[in-house]
Amino acid sequence: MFLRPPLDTLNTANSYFSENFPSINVAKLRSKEGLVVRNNELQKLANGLEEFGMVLVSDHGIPCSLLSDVKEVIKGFFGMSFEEKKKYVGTYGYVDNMGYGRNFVTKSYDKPLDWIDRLTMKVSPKESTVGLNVWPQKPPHFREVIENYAEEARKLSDDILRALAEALSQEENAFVKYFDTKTREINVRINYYPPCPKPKSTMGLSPHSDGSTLTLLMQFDTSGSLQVMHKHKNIWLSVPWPNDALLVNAGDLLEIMSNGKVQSSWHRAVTQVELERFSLALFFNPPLSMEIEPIKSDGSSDYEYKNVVVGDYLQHYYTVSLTVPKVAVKFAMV
Ligand SMILES: O=C(O)CCC(=O)C(=O)O
Ligand SMILES: [Fe+2]
Repeated sequence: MFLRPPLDTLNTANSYFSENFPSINVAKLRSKEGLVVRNNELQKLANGLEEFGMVLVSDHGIPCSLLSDVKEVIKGFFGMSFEEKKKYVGTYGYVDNMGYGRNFVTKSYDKPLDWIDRLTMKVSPKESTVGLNVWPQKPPHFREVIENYAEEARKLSDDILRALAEALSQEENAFVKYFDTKTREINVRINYYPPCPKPKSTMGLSPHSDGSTLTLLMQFDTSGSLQVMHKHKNIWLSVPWPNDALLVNAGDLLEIMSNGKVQSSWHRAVTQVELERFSLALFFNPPLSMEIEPIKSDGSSDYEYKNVVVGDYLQHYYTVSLTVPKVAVKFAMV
């Protein structure tokens, strides 16, 4: 059920890219002093997202104590028995891809399953009728801790979108203007990859691009599982991700908003023998009813995109097969 043809191996150029993988220092990006230093970070952000569709983020200002609390409640949840997990996750009607343990299973009868256990919930909007009631009631502070983290992460994500707009010579609010405080969409997904006896024959998370604008990822326990397809070289690279850094990932909606200046990453997670790994993904999106418009910029881009309504795009994203690289975003191309 989990077996698939042997995985394509990583390219040997990996060590070169490891050393050159983009990483930005958020404190420097936020600082109003030291113009040269700040411009350098802006450039690294734009170039990193352009080449890899992701950048590592250090000095992000989210307190270590909060990150520790996040890890603790996640471990508390996944440490429970299967029956307890099912019991303590709230009920949900038919909400695709929300709740505990769901992973597009209904759409993948003919596809091998991923070696993963997942829990997905909605953080915003608070008025939403779907996804809010799936928050587990145990461990006791689970929701409070993850929501606190999401709030800090939201500020970080907004600052990164402002910085990116600036780096692309746009008005600072070119991207954040779509993110209304009350109606914006924030979803959180926690991925647990158990140790796997046959890592070469399975996949932790199948290749995909995120349907989001930005995804902010944290990981813990092990690194070395996330891989990204290099845009120009067409090879899989291991993301050299230190455990104390966060990772910003560009989703399809950012590709559309930026008119292809930034392209969403095509990424996957592999499994490891004897090692378990957790990741937490926060997906940031404008309200579903919002129409987004690609920026106009001078300088050439090989692609051109049209206006799309966020909800229409996501509906499309969830219906297309994600087995063909970057097929979903063609929906928004001219
Ligand atoms: O586990 C990871 O590092 C990646 C998770 C991911 O890509 C996702 O949840 O969309
Ligand atoms: Fe992803």
